[in-house]
Amino acid sequence: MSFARTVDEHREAALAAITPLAPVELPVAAALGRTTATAVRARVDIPAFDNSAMDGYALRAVDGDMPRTVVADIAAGASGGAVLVEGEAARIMTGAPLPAGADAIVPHERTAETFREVGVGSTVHLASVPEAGAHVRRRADDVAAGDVVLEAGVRLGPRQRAAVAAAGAASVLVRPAPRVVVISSGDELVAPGQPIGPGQIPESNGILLDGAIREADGEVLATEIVDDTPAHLRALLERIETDGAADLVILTGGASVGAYEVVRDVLEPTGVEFLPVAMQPGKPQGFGALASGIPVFCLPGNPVSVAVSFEVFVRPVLLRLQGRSDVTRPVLQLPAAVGWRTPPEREQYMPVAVDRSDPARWTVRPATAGGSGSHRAGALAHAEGWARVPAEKDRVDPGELVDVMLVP
Ligand SMILES: Nc1nc2c(c(=O)[nH]1)N[C@H]1C(S)=C(S)[C@@H](COP(=O)(O)OP(=O)(O)OC[C@H]3O[C@@H](n4cnc5c(N)ncnc54)[C@H](O)[C@@H]3O)O[C@H]1N2
Ligand code: MOO
Repeated sequence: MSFARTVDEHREAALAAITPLAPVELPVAAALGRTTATAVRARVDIPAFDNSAMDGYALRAVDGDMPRTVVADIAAGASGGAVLVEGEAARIMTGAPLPAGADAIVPHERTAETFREVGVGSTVHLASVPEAGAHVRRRADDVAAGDVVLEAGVRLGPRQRAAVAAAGAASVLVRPAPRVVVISSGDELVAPGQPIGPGQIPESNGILLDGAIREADGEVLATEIVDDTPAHLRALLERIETDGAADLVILTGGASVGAYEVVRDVLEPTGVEFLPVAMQPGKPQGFGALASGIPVFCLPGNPVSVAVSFEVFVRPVLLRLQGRSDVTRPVLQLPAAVGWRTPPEREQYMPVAVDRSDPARWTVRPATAGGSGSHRAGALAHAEGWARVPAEKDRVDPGELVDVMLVP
């Protein structure tokens, strides 16, 4: 058997055809999951001013352990104004601005007095000699105004979006969520939950892709089911093109070499390329564009093939549309708990479950006894990742390190 491309070659060919979506300015509150289109620079310093890291007393370290007279009371949000001289202190709360003259904070636990009872005019006795700079958070010691807080091409997850907000941004230039139409083809398909007749099966590829697209920060415009009548698929594709809203179309099924291959029959004559990729599962692949230029993936119909194809081809393209710098999953090497056979000449993607009982030595094993059989839609429930075994190998031995991509 000869294969037209390796997995890496097919992914690179698809990525080469993709241009990131035009950026839009979004309020920070609306930017969760979006990708930065340019580097985000801080508008303010973090911290914005010298302030206290503790509830306690601001004072001059140089005055040693002499008792201090409290001359001010400074809460977080106060605008300051006090100026300390020898023998003076200010009662101060965490995050409140350091008064002029002070260079150290003594937490109130290190004093003799009850904190809540101390006021302006009280005397405070220290348990130790304060150290200059102790418990003081200096202006801009984290980020200075003008610094890059987030590079271009990075996803605004919870922490990244919070850092951007903390740095004073009101809005951020991001790439929008790619809008995707999913089409499952096959006379045998019945919408999930509907009654199933002889020869029919519940449609699950559309549901799988719907979840996977959302996880990749895409937006699902529609999930359609189409039968094996070419005119029906043509009409659906024309509607999608006329509508013009989609950034990507993903079809499943009808991509191989059978007698009724509706997707291939309709799209190959229009220039979409269909070829065997050296992988198992997922061998028959199609990629190209509709007449209006919308990129289109034609994935094989088998459910495990769809899951793998999404992972190695479609997800990188969705991330590239968003301008993400990192478009492939990290690969880690984990020992195989058991051995298994792999097909000749094809890179194998084995759905694996992870044994985490020893936190210092996670191991992987095939998610089911059925291995990487591409029809095993039920096995997907137990897959926590994909073990990638090179085409040259014909088996994995117990204890051998294998490349693993963990998936959420
Ligand atoms: N003579 C050959 N036959 C096949 C070859 C080959 O090289 N020579 N390749 C095999 C491989 S590998 C794959 S993968 C499949 C791919 O075939 P298609 O892309 O044409 O997919 P279908 O035939 O339409 O469906 C395959 C299988 O998956 C089920 N299916 C399809 N869509 C869904 C869905 N939305 N939800 C759930 N299940 C779905 C369908 O019922 C079939 O069982 O071709 C091999 N054959
Ligand atoms: O490539 Mo097919 O996906 O092995 O079943």
